[in-house]
Amino acid sequence: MTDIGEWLLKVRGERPLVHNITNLVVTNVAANALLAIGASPVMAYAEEEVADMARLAQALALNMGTLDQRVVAAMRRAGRAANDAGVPVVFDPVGVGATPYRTETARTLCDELRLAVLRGNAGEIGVLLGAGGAVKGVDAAGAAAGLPQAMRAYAAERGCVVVATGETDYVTDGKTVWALRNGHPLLAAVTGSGCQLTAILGAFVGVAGRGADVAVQAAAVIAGITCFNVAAEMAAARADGPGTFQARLFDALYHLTPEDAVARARVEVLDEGRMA
Ligand SMILES: Nc1ncnc2c1ncn2[C@@H]1O[C@H](COP(=O)(O)OP(=O)(O)OP(=O)(O)O)[C@@H](O)[C@H]1O
Ligand SMILES: Cc1ncsc1CCO
Ligand SMILES: [Mg+2]
Repeated sequence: MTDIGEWLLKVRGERPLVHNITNLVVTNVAANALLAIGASPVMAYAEEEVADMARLAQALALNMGTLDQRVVAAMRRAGRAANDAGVPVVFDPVGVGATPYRTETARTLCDELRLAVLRGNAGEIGVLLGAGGAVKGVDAAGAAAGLPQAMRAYAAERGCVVVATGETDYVTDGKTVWALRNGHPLLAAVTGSGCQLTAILGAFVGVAGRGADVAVQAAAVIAGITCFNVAAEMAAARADGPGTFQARLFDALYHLTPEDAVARARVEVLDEGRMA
């Protein structure tokens, strides 16, 4: 068994507490996805408690899907507390580029906080990094040609892992770029599959521990994406459409074995010549 299976066992063994400040659409599915894979979710938004909760957690997952002033203030406060305590912060800049408010908020949070992982769809990451790309509401509407290079430069500058998802997922730690080819088109037919993935990445970087090296966090992220997308493949094989797919996805996350994850993993290093 390689690394990927060991990360899954570590999540199941430690049951990491993941503090989520997420959006109104996905709150329930994100919590259920975390439970199904073996982690422990908590959703906490009050300014009075977010700092305490973030310090207690093994990871903080921030998602600006239905942002407003209070949510942004809570994300900032929780993020600072997590940074001070060395708790890894995962950020999902949902819909960045759709409106000036989203773009400004995402850029500000990225500048103010030390992120362990930045994860969005390819359109969002392209816009946020100024590499091009487009969004339509919260969906990707086009990826930039040079996205992997832009991601690698940003990751190197900030010392974080950057992930752009889609049919192929790109992951970089600022040195290497990986292309991950698991998943299923039904993931784009249910709301919040990316948000569920972001929450799950909280669990995987959470078990990498406080102050883990960015290369170790990248390994955790690759494992988290692969487990989620392999579960999606197994769920899709038994689903009639989006409704049963979401239910089957919880089942598949719950039953996923390290052996299945490793056997079905499609992870490759993207070499310079193929990064166009
Ligand atoms: N066409 C596809 N084929 C296979 N997997 C896909 C496809 N599209 C998306 N995925 C997978 O779906 C998940 C979500 O990725 P996506 O890029 O759709 O995120 P997102 O736009 O942020 O989602 P959402 O806004 O619904 O939360 C990832 O695990 C990704 O690998
Ligand atoms: C549909 C939608 N709108 C804001 S957040 C969200 C969930 C998917 O990102
Ligand atoms: Mg998204």
